[in-house]
Amino acid sequence: MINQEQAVVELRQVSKRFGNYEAIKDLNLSIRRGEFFSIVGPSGCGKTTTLKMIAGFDHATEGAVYLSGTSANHIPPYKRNVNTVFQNYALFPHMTVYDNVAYPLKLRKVPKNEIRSRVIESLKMVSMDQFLDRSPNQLSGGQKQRVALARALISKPEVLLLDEPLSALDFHLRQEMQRVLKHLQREVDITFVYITHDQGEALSLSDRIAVMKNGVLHQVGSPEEIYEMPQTSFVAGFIGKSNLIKGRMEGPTRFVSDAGLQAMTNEASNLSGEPHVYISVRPEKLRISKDDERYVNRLSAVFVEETYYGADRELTFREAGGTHILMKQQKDDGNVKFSEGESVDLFFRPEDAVIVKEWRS
Ligand SMILES: Nc1ncnc2c1ncn2[C@@H]1O[C@H](COP(=O)(O)OP(=O)(O)OP(=O)(O)O)[C@@H](O)[C@H]1O
Repeated sequence: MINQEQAVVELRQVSKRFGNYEAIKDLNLSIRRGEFFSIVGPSGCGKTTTLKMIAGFDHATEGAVYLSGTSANHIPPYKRNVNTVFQNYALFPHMTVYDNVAYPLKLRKVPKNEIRSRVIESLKMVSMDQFLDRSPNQLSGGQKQRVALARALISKPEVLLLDEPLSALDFHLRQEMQRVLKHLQREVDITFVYITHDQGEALSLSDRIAVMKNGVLHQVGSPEEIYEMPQTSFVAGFIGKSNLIKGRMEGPTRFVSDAGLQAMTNEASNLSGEPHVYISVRPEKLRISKDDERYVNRLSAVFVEETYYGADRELTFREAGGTHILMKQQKDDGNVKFSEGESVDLFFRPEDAVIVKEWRS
């Protein structure tokens, strides 16, 4: 259960430099007890560095990491109530599944009987209690990751850090392990801080998501907030697909694009001083027919191509400013076919035109 009050992990004004290179810039994050929190962003944006500072394997150049309200800057990794699961499992190859999972408890000199019951309980949670005597090289990738999870959870940490734990798995196994992780997190009620560069994975697993680029935090919010109300052009383009049209605001809800498109938008009172903004319109929000009177915005474009994805198809158009516009059409929307170069009017509602800041970082 998520406790809204207490931050179990907090980063306050954290910067991290490697020589002259600033890998993390003034990062503020507050992770709530019991939540599934993901950090997502492209390669090199600082995800692993952030995780290492929470684990204590690396230190902030400026600012501080707090664990349950206490500054952790001088607490070594083994004294933090935090465990990490890595992408490459990091199981001991010469030990059985049982001994791998028992290892953290043996180190703490827990009585043998208790070790046995806790190892079996832990392996049951990940459906691996049938494999006690196997060695890691007799397991599949997904099974190894389950054992690594059981080992990380056996000492009941307050926070489990997961660094791209599923990235070595194929598509189907990855989906299965996503379900395992989500159920497991609810069952054990431990805060998960999950790193991924896969935005779809972050959307489907998380209670909240932090989106980073080049060491800068762009937005934190629930999956719905991040997808429906992206705050920067980067977030709009990185999380899901989006049509970004550049222009300026000429009033609180009136947008004019560089190519002259006029559109009514949602409210964006805090962006009135920006020299340029974008509107972000998701591909599934565009319509070809104007039957519904709420679709007051018209975007004239020419048809470029169609891509078939089974359950739906994606139509690509080009608007007057040269920007490619994607439209996602469900199978039941009617199979209107266009020919290349044909002029088409696309329609969207004001609430589907989300104003976002241009943010270069
Ligand atoms: N020990 C180091 N010395 C110098 N630069 C480093 C060091 N560790 C990380 N960096 C740099 O800091 C930046 C952030 O690295 P980090 O590993 O946190 O990124 P990431 O978001 O986890 O990337 P990926 O998804 O590729 O793992 C990168 O530009 C990286 O090259």
